[in-house]
Amino acid sequence: MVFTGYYHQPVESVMMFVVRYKPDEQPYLRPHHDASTYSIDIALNKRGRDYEGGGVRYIRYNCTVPADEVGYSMMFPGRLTHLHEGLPTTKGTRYIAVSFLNP
Ligand SMILES: O=C(O)CCC(=O)C(=O)O
Ligand SMILES: [Fe+2]
Repeated sequence: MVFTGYYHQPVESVMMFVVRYKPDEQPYLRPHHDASTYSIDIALNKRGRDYEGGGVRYIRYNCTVPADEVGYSMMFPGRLTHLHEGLPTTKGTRYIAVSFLNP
């Protein structure tokens, strides 16, 4: 049987949170899947001004998305296909807002 996904009416956002990356605290997130059908990550600050490094890498596709301007966002399938990691923030503090959606 093909996995048909999870359905909630109305759409459920199970988790909304902010991730703070700092070189000497939590510099990165190791490879993982999210507990979501779709995830939305929104950049809250700017590379070059507020931090260096960062970005998310989709491991299976060897694709890195910098999302390094305020408001730049990514929407991607959280389960199954898009194993991903948060690349190390090497200087300053990087903030992103994350939402896990289960439509
Ligand atoms: O650093 C990123 O942009 C990825 C964040 C992430 O994967 C998560 O919070 O689940
Ligand atoms: Fe994630």
